[in-house]
Amino acid sequence: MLSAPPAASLITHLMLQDFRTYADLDLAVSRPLVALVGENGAGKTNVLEAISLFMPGRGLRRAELSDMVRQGGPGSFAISVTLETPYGEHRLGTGLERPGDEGRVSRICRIDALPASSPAAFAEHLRIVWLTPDLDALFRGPAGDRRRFLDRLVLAVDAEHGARVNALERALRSRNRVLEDIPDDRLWLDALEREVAELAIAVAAARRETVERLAALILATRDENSPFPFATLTLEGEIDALVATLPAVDAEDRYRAMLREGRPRDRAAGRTLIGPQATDLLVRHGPKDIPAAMASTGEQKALLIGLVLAHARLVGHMSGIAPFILLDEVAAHLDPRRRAGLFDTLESLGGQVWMTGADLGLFSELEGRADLLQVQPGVIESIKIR
Ligand SMILES: Nc1ncnc2c1ncn2[C@@H]1O[C@H](COP(=O)(O)OP(=O)(O)OP(=O)(O)O)[C@@H](O)[C@H]1O
Repeated sequence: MLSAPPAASLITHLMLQDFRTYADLDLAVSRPLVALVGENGAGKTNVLEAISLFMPGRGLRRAELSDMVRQGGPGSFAISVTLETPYGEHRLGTGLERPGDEGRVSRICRIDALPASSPAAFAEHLRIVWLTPDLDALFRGPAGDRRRFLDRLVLAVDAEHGARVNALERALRSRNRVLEDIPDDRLWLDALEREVAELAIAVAAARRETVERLAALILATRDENSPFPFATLTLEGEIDALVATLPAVDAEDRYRAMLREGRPRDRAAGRTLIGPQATDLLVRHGPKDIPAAMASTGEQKALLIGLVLAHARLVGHMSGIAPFILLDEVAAHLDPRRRAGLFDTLESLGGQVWMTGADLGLFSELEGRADLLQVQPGVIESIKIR
């Protein structure tokens, strides 16, 4: 890990054109804490979603880009941010181009006016982590939700991880199709399984590395008095056991053999039963030493916040860039002591934080410490507290 404090950058300008509720927004901010306040449906989460598109993937709602185009607008959208970094100012842009004659739409990425190949290129300038209300059920919900959460944790430190996960999903789909349609084509299955195994071990190894580093950081920084209890993390799955006990090349061979042996069973199941697609991230409430799912609702929320804050710290250490933190409706669920603890911790992390809440009272103690902004459909203005 790097020992120097991570570099902090600020978004100083956010411009939205025809993005969801915003026809034309030009927002200037200047502080590391930004609080967006407004009624339900005002457009607060839309702002966080726009910023989240500077990460690979579909943003914090996992929506289709075409759904983000403002209804009644021209059929395209553009988001641009001006970033102030210790190394100078940069302008990043992304958006969706209007469909061409053949109806195809394409995502645009630009860095300082030059085209970038994909959103992964933004990782050179910024990292983003987020916490949204739909993660409230993370610990008691299906393992697939935790895997997706885990992959986002990895993606924030390793911008190529998303591409590997997508390639693995495609390869698994091909294998499942061949198993169903032409199960006797051994040569084809051998070739597909070689590809699956290579990608699967890479995905499992990247997850393991991130989880180990995160667990070590949590252990090193844990504070019994923190309002956010520490989590203990383990990966559970056959592929994770392989990666934990064998060198990568041997794990790949072993997994390929498992795939070969498992063909009849996988064919009957209609899917590949062993692999990173079956991993679970087991989380325990550290101080109580119980599974996170058995903690109270409030304890689970505090645990999740602690986990996201630790992850933000890890991203800063590993990338050298303090990440932007997007917190949707987080403050509302905390008692005043935890809320004050959250704001203090956020300030200490060094990255810019964008928060939302329906009630200005949630952020009143941040007067003079944060940019407090009032959101109404399509418009954002500074709030002056008298
Ligand atoms: N493509 C779009 N074009 C125009 N408006 C949209 C589009 N997509 C969503 N909206 C509108 O955006 C609003 C939701 O905005 P957002 O989720 O940001 O609200 P919010 O302020 O976070 O609300 P809450 O406090 O309820 O979470 C809804 O009124 C929805 O109809």
